[in-house]
Formats: sequence, structure tokens, C-alpha cells
Amino acid sequence: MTPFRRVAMLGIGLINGSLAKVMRREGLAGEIVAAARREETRARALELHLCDRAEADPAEAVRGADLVVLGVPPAAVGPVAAAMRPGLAPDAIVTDVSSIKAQVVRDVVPHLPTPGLFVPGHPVAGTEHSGPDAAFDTLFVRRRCILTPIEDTDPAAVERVKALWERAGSLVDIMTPEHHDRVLAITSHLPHLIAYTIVGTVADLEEQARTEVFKYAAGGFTDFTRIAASDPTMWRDVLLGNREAVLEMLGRFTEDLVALQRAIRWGDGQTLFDLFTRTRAIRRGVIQAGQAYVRQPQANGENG
Ligand SMILES: NC(=O)c1ccc[n+]([C@@H]2O[C@H](COP(=O)([O-])OP(=O)(O)OC[C@H]3O[C@@H](n4cnc5c(N)ncnc54)[C@H](O)[C@@H]3O)[C@@H](O)[C@H]2O)c1
Ligand SMILES: O=C(O)C(=O)C[C@]1(C(=O)O)C=C[C@@H](O)C=C1
Repeated sequence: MTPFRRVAMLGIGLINGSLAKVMRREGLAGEIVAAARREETRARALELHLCDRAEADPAEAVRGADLVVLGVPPAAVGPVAAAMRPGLAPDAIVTDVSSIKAQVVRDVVPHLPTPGLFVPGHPVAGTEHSGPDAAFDTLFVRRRCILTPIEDTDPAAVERVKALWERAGSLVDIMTPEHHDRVLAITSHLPHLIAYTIVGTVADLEEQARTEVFKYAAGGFTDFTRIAASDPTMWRDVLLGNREAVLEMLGRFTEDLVALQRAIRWGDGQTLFDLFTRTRAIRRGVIQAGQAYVRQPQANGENG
């Protein structure tokens, strides 16, 4: 894969910072220019060598870039795309890393001189931490990255972005933005919503009843608190931006929860046991699917 001459990272937090580290390590960018609104973020990105130059104005950051990566919270992607427009070259490839795809496509495409060079993307890898200090170059290793090209997207642009994520260690899948949003609603968005809810419920209980629940919080609850510590801006944007699919999955989940409530009320142990047996097998299947990927690239020589 030929390296990019100049890469503009619009937003330089956990995801774009981690991708910048990969690009440095793999020699994939002649120069990296970051854009961030806050002086403090720009200074920190420079200190951490995530970029060679940092700009406040997205249009200045993208000037002369042959790759632009939009790495800001989902609702900010459209406004940042509009702001970069005056500096964007018509032959630059534009991609993004947002957790939702249909809304991002709608928000970004109208601002692009060459919509066919937009390759929407989503690395399905993250942590509960944010900002440039949270970045690390192994974040994407053995994780999926989903690209959601649209009808007009140039296949050569898709190939270049795909190759970039493969160099980061990811396995790249291609699907439509709408399919992406339905799948991620259940595998990522709903689990976050549930974690925020349960931690909120426990916090209210502790406050109202002056209980000691936090003191005795065990593994299960602690796992939820990690997820519920994720960035509030990002998750507000994700849940509102993918509201249709999230509400559909939430409806199904609520029905299943009520069925379990009934089983507990009626002492129906068989229903509980059958479900928990099924979910235990699913956990094992998920782990095996992850391991299958670890072996696959070596066998096919895809990921070298
Ligand atoms: N955090 C995760 O686990 C994760 C995983 C995969 C994808 N993503 C997606 O990646 C994108 C970035 O997330 P992150 O975790 O790197 O966030 P982050 O908070 O670590 O970094 C976001 C960057 O955007 C800048 N920014 C914030 N609001 C802005 C605005 N209104 N205008 C311009 N710049 C703004 C911040 O200064 C920062 O540089 C999001 O779209 C998110 O959906 C996140
Ligand atoms: O491990 C975590 O902290 C995550 O939640 C990462 C996670 C996910 O749900 O899997 C969160 C949001 C992203 O868009 C991609 C990955």
C-alpha cells in the first residue's frame, strides 16, 4: 500500500490518536496534521507526537491532504465536514470512524466536492477513555473494522482505506450503512444503554436509601461501571443518531426482560435455566469466533 502524503486527522482523541500511532509505526503517512478546537488538545497531540502540526481550523488542517479522517463525536462530524470544505482537495479520500453510519453519510456527503471519495468507516474497538492521552497503537489489533461505502463510492478509495485498517491489525468487513446501524444497535448501542441505566439505578438507590451498594459492588456490577464511564457526548450522539434501530432493539429487549420477570414471579426455574444455558453457549461461541480470526489471517497470509 502506498503511503499517504499528508493525512489530516480532524479530532485527535482515542480513535484518531490511536490510528495516528499506527500510521507512524507503519510509515503510512508522510505528514500528519491534526485539528482540534482546544489549544490544550493541540499541544498535547504534538507532545505525544500524534501529529507534526496542529490547527484550530479544519480547513487549514485538510489543505494539501490526500487522506482526511473525521474522528469527532457523531453529531459533530457534519459540522466539521462543512468547516473543512474550503481547504479540501477534490481528489482527497475522506473517511470517518464514527459509531453510527447512516446519519454520518447524510451529514457529510453534501459538503464534499467528490462524494465518491468518501469511505465511511467504523473500527469496532474502543475503551471508556477519551482524548489524546488515551490513544494506543494496538487498539485495533484483531478487531473488526466495518466500511460502509455507498452506491457512488470509488472502489479504489475503499481498497486504500481497507488496507490502512488491515495494517492496524483489523479484519475489515463491508456492509451498507443501514445494516451496520441495525447490527451495532444490538451489539454495542443497547449494551451501553443498559450499562448507563443499571449504574444510574444503583447510584439513585445509594443516594436515596443511604445504602452501601457501591462498597459491596462485585465483578458483574464493576463491569457495567466501566462501560457506563464511556464518553457522555459520544453516547448521547450515538443513541439519538441511531434512534430507530436502538428503539427497535430496546423494544425486543424490554419484552424479553418482562418474560424473565414473569418467570421469576411464578418460580419458573426451567425458563431461567434454559435461557442461561443458551447464553453460556453464546459466550463460548463469541470467544471462538474471535479466536478463529486470530488464526485466519495467518493461514491466508492476509494480515502480514
Ligand atoms: N470511544 C470508542 O470506544 C469508540 C470506538 C469506535 C469509534 N468511536 C467513534 O470515534 C469518534 C471519536 O471518538 P473518540 O472516542 O476518539 O473521542 P475522543 O473524545 O477521544 O476524541 C474526540 C475528538 O474530537 C474533538 N471534538 C469533540 N467535539 C467536537 C466538536 N463539536 N467539534 C470539533 N471537534 C470536536 C475532541 O477535541 C477530540 O479531539 C466518534 O465518532 C465515536 O463514535 C469511538
Ligand atoms: O470496549 C469498549 O469500551 C467499547 O464499548 C467499545 C465499543 C463497543 O461497543 O464494542 C464501543 C463503541 C464503538 O463504536 C466500538 C466499540
